[in-house]
Amino acid sequence: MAIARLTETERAEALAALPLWSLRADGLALTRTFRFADFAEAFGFMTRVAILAEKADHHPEWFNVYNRVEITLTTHDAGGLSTRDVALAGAIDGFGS
Ligand SMILES: C[C@H](O)[C@H](O)[C@H]1CNC2=NC(N)=NC(=O)C2=N1
Repeated sequence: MAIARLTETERAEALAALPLWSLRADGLALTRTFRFADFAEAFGFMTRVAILAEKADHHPEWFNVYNRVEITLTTHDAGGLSTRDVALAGAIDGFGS
């Protein structure tokens, strides 16, 4: 399903509202790295995010090593950032540290 990419203004507003997230160098994704006490905590977080992502039908790209979870949010259907990434980033912030 097609969804619009954020305009430059919308992207700037989104970044201002999500201070813990960074814009990937190409401007097409949001990134944030989370660190937890151990793997169990990290995987518990990933499980919560996975359930949310399934409900939203919007899925993160992520990389986990032990207690670290690197998340990249982008919208494949838009070829870049959309409101779905902003919404998911905000929701994920509610789970992480
Ligand atoms: C068919 C299904 O709705 C789409 O493939 C969804 C699934 N999850 C998705 N996740 C992300 N990150 N981007 C998408 O464009 C996307 N599209």
